[in-house]
Amino acid sequence: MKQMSHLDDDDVPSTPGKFKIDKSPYFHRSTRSLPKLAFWSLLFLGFIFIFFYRSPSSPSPVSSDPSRRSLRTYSWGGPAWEKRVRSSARVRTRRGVSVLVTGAAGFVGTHVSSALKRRGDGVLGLDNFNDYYDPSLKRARQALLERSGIFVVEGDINDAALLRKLFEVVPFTHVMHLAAQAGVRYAMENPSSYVHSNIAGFVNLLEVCKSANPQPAIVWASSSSVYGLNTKVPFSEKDRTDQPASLYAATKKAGEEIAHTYNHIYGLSLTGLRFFTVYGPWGRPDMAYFFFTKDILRGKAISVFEGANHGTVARDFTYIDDIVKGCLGALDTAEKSTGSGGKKRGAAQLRVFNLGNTSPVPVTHLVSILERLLKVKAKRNIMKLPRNGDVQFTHANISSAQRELGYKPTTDLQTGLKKFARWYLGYYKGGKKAAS
Ligand SMILES: O=C(O)[C@H]1O[C@H](OP(=O)(O)OP(=O)(O)OC[C@H]2O[C@@H](n3ccc(=O)[nH]c3=O)[C@H](O)[C@@H]2O)[C@H](O)[C@@H](O)[C@H]1O
Repeated sequence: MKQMSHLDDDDVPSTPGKFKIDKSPYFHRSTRSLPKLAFWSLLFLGFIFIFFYRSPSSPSPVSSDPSRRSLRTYSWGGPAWEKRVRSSARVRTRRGVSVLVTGAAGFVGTHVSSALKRRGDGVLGLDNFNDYYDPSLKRARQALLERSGIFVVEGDINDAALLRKLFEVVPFTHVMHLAAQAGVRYAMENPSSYVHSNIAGFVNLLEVCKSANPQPAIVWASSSSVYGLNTKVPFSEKDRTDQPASLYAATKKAGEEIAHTYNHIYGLSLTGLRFFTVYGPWGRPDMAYFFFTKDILRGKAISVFEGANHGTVARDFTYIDDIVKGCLGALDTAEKSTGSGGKKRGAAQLRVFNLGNTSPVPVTHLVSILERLLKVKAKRNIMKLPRNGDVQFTHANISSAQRELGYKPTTDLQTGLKKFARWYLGYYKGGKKAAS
């Protein structure tokens, strides 16, 4: 097994000669101090052992700076590991594809991976299991995937050696890149985690993909947030995207520009999907519909935002099953990359699509639906929309995705939230085992 760690070698004492025996004060002490010396030496060695050789599968201490979460030690490699990778990525139908799914233990990643596996494609997951939200939910999703034969490799998209190894073991035809630092408001708390995952991590992945032979086609998660402060609705892919309201949005917009560069220079086939507030079972606890449910059930007040002059705050909430269909449509229509050996042989496909529901719903209405489904009245604190990255309104024009991907959302918010609430109550035992 190969141990991968980002810890600097500098942390290990490299000058053993500095402990010179002839100058040691212990050397001149009486032999009665020897057992004491032996005890403290053993204790010291014990600490060193625990620090450097602790099991990679046991979670490392939580860093106070979450942007440094990738400093965790991951374990990968070896014949048994490679066998699992190969078996998970094996295509089981004649026209199937082999897909590396990054962020596979995430909300969208889990659903997309399961759907690909169900139709016979080869799927290998990759996830760093960071603690941005409750990692036990990610572990539960991983268990679900493993039951259907999907191996989720534990590692970070910033780890080039790991990514290269994966492509060495499996010639993936496609990459579904969903690993990211999500959340609009959290970007003010931990800006560097967005740069680390959404920019550095994405570039690292593209560097490995550009050198892979054959190069895969890449479909990746952009965001509706790139429309930023735009007021013209519905949002169309042709609209400007140069006034982001959050650092999250700015990093997703940067991702779109980075995609353009790698397509232009190296011939990578790239499709960006602008997701619109995706919700559903196995969702993200940091999203409003999820923590509203938790707080309503606990009788805790929720903050419901409104715009200036009591303006409506609304989202084009999009149900996960519709998003999965859009992702599969994007993979199925993705053309091959055109480069090899890091050089382009011809123009490659470069696309971006809105994946929304095309029917914005006010957040106040979302709360009313939850109240009915949970049979509990919410304690609403109406608050002015804080200036922390949120935009007032989103609405997708999906004609392009409809035409080119066959994308057609079919789930309204009432129906989708009903499915979410049923899952939530089952997963958290009727809300008694509260989400953390
Ligand atoms: O489409 C996207 O690209 C993004 O979608 C999601 O962002 P948002 O649309 O902002 O979802 P979410 O936080 O659930 O807030 C929903 C609504 O509740 C309002 N809201 C929120 C919190 C609160 O306390 N009160 C409140 O009224 C709030 O003002 C908003 O109107 C993803 O998190 C993000 O990762 C990205 O993928």
